Amino acid sequence: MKNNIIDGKEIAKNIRAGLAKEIEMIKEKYGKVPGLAVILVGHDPASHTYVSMKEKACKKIGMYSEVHRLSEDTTQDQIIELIEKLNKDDKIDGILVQLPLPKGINENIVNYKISPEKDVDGFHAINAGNLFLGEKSFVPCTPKGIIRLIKETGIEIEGKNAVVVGRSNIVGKPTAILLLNENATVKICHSRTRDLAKHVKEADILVSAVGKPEIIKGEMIKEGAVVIDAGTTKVDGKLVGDVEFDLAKDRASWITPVPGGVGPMTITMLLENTLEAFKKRWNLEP
Ligand SMILES: Nc1nc(=O)c2c([nH]1)NC[C@@H]1CN(c3ccc(C(=O)N[C@@H](CCC(=O)O)C(=O)O)cc3)C=[N+]21
Repeated sequence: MKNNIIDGKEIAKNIRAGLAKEIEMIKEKYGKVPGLAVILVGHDPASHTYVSMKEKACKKIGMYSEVHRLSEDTTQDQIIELIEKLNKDDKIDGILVQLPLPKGINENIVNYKISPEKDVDGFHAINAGNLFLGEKSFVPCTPKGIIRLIKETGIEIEGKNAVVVGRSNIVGKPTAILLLNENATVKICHSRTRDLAKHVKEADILVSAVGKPEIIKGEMIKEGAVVIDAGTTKVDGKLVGDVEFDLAKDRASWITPVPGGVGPMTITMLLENTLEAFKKRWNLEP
């Protein structure tokens, strides 16, 4: 059996070990550490799980973190008030508002209140715009992790046919831009795409970020393709991806599992972005 699985968990672990080392050195030298503030509104159980994972990950690498758990009936103005306080808080380098927010709250309006220098999710229009322009910006965590995983395989992105399935603002769209910035030939497929199979079959690099189990059939995978599965759907309490894994694995040169692929990289890139924000704020070397 060929071992062509991209072990996101292991890769993430190694990156986090490096971050921990760097934070320890910074602490020794400057007597301070990077800090992340997470705002969690409401009682969505998945969100609570993810936020706890982020909290634990911060602690493990020696990063300061605080979580603001707010009730479901919190108003948009109250969230904005908290953001404005955190913008001015010297302990805080990164601010993240966990999505989804309860109904009636406009996610963009809230995210635009985060100071772009502390926007470690990369959701602010300034950062999204800079990414679009190919300028330096905070890159959204999942797309950044996806590019890292592709690079880990050692295959070159330049000139390849990359197909991204899904066009969300947090995964599909920014991933497509990043692949374009890496000089891939990029195609974006979505719910209105006709003949998805035809497009997917062309992909040397396939990224799926839809959230529909097995929307990508094994037979659609081009022989030798790199397959990145960013889909996560809970089915009977189990996390499953977008790709028909067992069949796809035989055709792919490299493939990510779900769980243990893209997911662990998302949190790792959040930690990395927070460290980056800290270094920028205090003018330390990159
Ligand atoms: N402002 C904001 N930023 C986010 O980055 C953000 C968000 N809101 N809302 C929700 C999504 C989802 N997300 C994940 C993080 C880690 C895993 C992860 O580590 N998954 C593990 C398994 C986790 C499990 O077992 O449930 C894995 O795939 O191996 C998955 C998904 C971040 N998100």
